[in-house]
Amino acid sequence: MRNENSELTVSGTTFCHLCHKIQPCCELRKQICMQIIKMTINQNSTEEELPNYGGSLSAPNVQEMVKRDPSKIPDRYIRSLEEQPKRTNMTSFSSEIPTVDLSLLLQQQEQELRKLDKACKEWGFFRVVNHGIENQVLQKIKDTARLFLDLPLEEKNKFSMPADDMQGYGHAFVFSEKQKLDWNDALVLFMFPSKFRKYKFWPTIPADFNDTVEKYSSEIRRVGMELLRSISINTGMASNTLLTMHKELPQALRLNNYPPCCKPEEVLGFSPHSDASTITVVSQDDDVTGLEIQHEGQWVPIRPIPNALVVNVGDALEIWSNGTYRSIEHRAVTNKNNARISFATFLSPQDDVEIEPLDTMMDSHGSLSKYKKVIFGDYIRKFFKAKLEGKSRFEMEKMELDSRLTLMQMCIGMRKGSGGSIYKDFFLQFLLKRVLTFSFHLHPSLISLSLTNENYRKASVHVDRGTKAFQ
Ligand SMILES: O=C(O)CCC(=O)C(=O)O
Ligand SMILES: [Fe+2]
Repeated sequence: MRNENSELTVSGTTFCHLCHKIQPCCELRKQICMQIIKMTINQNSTEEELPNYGGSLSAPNVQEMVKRDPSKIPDRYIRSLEEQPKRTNMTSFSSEIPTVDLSLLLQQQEQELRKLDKACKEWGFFRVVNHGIENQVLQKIKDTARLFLDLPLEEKNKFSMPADDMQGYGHAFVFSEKQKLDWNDALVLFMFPSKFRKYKFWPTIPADFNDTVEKYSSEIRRVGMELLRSISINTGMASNTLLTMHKELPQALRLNNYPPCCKPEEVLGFSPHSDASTITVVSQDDDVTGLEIQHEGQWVPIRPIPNALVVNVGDALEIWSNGTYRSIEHRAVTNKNNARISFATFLSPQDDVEIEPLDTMMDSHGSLSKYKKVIFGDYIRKFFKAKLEGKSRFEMEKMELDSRLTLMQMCIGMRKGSGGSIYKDFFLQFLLKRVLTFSFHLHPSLISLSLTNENYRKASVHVDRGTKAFQ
């Protein structure tokens, strides 16, 4: 329920909801607290320390548009026919999405670990139950978010996302006036490490917003860390190795609000994309379906199950697992009568972490890496600069490697055709060494020959045979 006096209630609380240190007793005191926070941020973290992933153009507030005229959908939201969410009958598939039991993973139960492994390989998405987060915590964040979203736009705009940042209330991924827009408004906050927080974007109404979001995010962090431990075991490493590789394990929260839409079949709530994170943990409204994932060439809706979390593999984990785990394209559709909210928590490696396929996840016959090494901070900056267009951005990352493999395959062909001329074999051996260990520069005309993934797999088989011939 919305509390019109929530701002005043702050004055009477026993701790400050802003800085958690001083007990504010009046509005003036609250302002002082805000000043203290600003000073603390300025003293403790220089601008360079706070990650900045660039900005986005502003876009209209969808909730406000619907409030003014629920029958109007501006052209910028109407998708082309290919993009429009077709009404498929894939709901039955939804129940097949794997469910893992966190309490069993905590005991490192073999069967549950296998279930998680299979889910990451075959679906890239799974539900998590018995996660130990009290229902009350999951409900409270939804109620608190609603109280904020129900405020007048001028109030919410006090926390609006500036043009050069991606934290705050607004829209990310908007880069052109012509681009089609998503039917959602979001609030993005960096949660951990806490030195990355920019409190100026944290709503002050309702008064307990900070506490609620902090409690929720800490609980989700615990669940995420447990999952990363299990994934670490499944990828052949000690349980803490993957977590340690993340360094401070940055965590961001994105609250998505999808207002109702009179023509849900013509718009998208969230364009198809994959997440850049290692894993994303989502909680959502219990009674409105909106999230859809790509599975076997179809969009499959993820029907909410009360209090279950939905987790997906992100790009960083796909790279680390050398493509064994899939960062699946997903999108959100809107609903004619109901608004929907979702909370996506992104757990990612720290910016300076170099990610590349883990030794333990290399092809068991050879040791070919399908992904080049990337510094996560560089990768995510590219991610935030790109319009959401499925996984095309991610494929670009793999292209250079594919091109190198093309060259390799050509040489293998050359070797076969020549009946094994010693010079060509020698050249191939040299080339294989270069390809596996150094970056390789191609003549530009060869790039057009880059292989598909299937061809790549074929190529790796050839390479195995080729290398054996030299041993
Ligand atoms: O609304 C949802 O369920 C999906 C949100 C999402 O994919 C995201 O925030 O990255
Ligand atoms: Fe996502």
